[in-house]
Amino acid sequence: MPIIEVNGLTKAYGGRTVVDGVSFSVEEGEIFGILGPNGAGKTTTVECVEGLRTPDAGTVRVAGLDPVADHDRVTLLLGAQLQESALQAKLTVREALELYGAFYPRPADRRPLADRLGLAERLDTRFAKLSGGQKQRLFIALALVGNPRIVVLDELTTGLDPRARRDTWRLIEDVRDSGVTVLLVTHFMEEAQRLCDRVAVVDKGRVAALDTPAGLIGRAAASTVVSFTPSRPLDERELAALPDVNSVTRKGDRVRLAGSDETVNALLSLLARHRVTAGQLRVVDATLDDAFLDLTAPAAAPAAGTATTDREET
Ligand SMILES: Nc1ncnc2c1ncn2[C@@H]1O[C@H](COP(=O)(O)OP(=O)(O)OP(=O)(O)O)[C@@H](O)[C@H]1O
Repeated sequence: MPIIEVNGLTKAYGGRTVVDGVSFSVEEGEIFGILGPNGAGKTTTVECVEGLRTPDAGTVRVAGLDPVADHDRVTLLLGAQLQESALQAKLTVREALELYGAFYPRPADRRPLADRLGLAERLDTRFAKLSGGQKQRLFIALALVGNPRIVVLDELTTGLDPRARRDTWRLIEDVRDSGVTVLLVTHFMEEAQRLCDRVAVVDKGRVAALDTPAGLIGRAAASTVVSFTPSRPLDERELAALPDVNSVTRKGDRVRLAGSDETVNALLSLLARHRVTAGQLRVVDATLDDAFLDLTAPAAAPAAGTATTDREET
């Protein structure tokens, strides 16, 4: 049985529907991502899972329990990440762990928890004096202090520098490896691609797609982008006729094709036949970025091939 089941969840604020029939289920032990642009309804969805908001329609079950009707029991199973404003600036790390641990009948041992999250040297440091990365590590520790089966982490790495973000990702993987299910809200594609076993892409209150990161990438219009500078001009129609080609674009002498691995193989044969050499040949895989743009705003977003331009040219 899935540990979280959401079926047809709907929620409106002041008559405006912001979550519109969202359904997904999370298996025990996975990192499940909810990915979407700002205002997509991600936080509202997880707040319904946490029992902090009452759905207008649909059902939510956490380990078979209703998070609103069985709020106290769900609170013991589910560790939620606090918002920064919830902690007093003068509270030390030790005091915060003791205070929040006291809410649970079987809290984790604070010392090993602090060790595990790299906070052992900071037990007497006040919250306001912690770095951004240390604050986020404390939030993870506080979400884990009740020995939950599930943790909900919402935009955990926003505002962190790349090193602190990567350290936090390793911690989230450790949490999953210890058997805790992670529900992760993010709008960072790289984070979802690196961490999540499965991802629900939410857009305008609906689930636009639900799959593994690799499965989502496979749905992008182009899976591979190749660019090169030919030693002499090529007929664009011939390039466009190659298998799986999604788009052919030129920028000065540079030619770029969005397509698949087969496009690349066929291109190499074509170049050999015409005895044309390919200067600065670059081949890049489509990423979750490309899939995300395709899935969330097909009309407004650039085509998948075009979306890779910056990465490819650098
Ligand atoms: N308490 C509230 N009252 C009225 N509107 C709200 C409330 N909370 C959120 N909203 C609105 O509902 C919509 C969805 O918000 P939500 O926070 O769920 O989205 P999100 O996907 O988490 O966005 P973000 O990535 O920006 O945090 C937004 O337009 C937001 O302004």
